[in-house]
Amino acid sequence: MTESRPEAKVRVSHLRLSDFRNHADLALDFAGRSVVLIGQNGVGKTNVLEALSLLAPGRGFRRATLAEMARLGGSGGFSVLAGVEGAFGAVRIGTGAVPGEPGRRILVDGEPQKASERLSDHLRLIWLVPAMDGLFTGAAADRRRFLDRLVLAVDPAHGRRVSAYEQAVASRNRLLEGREADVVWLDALETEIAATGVAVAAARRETVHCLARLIETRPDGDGAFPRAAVQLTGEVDTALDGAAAADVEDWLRADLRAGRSRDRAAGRTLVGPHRSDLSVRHAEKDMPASASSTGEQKALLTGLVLAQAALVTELTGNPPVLLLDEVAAHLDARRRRALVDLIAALGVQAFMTGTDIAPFEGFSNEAEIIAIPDVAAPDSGEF
Ligand SMILES: Nc1ncnc2c1ncn2[C@@H]1O[C@H](COP(=O)(O)OP(=O)(O)OP(=O)(O)O)[C@@H](O)[C@H]1O
Repeated sequence: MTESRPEAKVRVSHLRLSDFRNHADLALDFAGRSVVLIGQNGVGKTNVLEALSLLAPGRGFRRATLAEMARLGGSGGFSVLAGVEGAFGAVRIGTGAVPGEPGRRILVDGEPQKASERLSDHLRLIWLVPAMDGLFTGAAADRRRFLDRLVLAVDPAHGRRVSAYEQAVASRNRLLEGREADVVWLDALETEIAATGVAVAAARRETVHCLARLIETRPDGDGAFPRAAVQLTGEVDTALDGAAAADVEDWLRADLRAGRSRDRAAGRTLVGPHRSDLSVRHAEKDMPASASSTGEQKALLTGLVLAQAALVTELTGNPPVLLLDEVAAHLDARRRRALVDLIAALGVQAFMTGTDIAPFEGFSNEAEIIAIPDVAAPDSGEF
């Protein structure tokens, strides 16, 4: 008989959803191991994972508005409360929306918090959801977001860095739309763009370096998940390879100033880390990830997400919690086994979903199976 795996060092022990999506009131207790949520299509399994994803800075993995997440026919608000056990003991963290209030509320042990960054003091999240299946073939913006989420899990200040940068770029774009832009204001914005832009690029670069090194040295589930070779591409990223950050900042500021009429004609800023991309290659086959088969892409992506989890543990000293929506559906039996083994070896708690228990049979030591009831269905025999 296999022994039970030790509990993850950081884990969600309880979750309560009120008026969140289709869940009017759902309370779940977790024993400490990984969790598989089972239920028919549409019962709200992904909604539970989405609720968990709001326990990190940002808008959750669906990037939905607060109004979209509030239960139709409910009060117009919602709440998500979780018990988390971690390095500093047990804490209750939560978030929610109140009708008429802009933005979401953040609570830590009942105390309102000014910044969602405070959630990261207790919980770091990494997720893999079906919407990411086209990550390698899709838009560069999605790969940047994928990378920024990892940087954020390692360094919670990254969120502020990225939004300061994006706001400055948006302000410059608006200013350039006018025929006679205020030059003093443009100078100030370009200084801000250069400073925050190089900070964003440097943080991404550092994380990608660490990730690439970790992928080269870690076990990969006996080859179940092909190794990915990751690299940042973009003018600012290349510049940082050969020069000090201060010099790249000077260069970027000068380029922005010289490129005003170019950018005015284009209607947007054409240089900066918002133009970078994360190049991912299938290392063993030495070909772009985008040229791999659908199954290979899923395996590469899964391996990349597991490497991200290992990196967060290595760099922060605490394992993240993984949210893996419908992950088993795309993996063959060997890869499913390797996935569960790697999750256990990493010492992370993972939340997975499935419509059917079959892919998870044999994992009872590693994962707790929880059925999500179909709240819309009438009780049997009550007709
Ligand atoms: N704001 C909302 N209010 C009420 N119900 C909602 C809201 N948003 C989504 N839903 C409902 O949530 C359900 C979808 O939930 P979810 O995506 O979690 O399903 P699932 O269990 O993961 O299903 P599948 O196995 O098909 O992926 C749908 O029935 C949808 O109508």
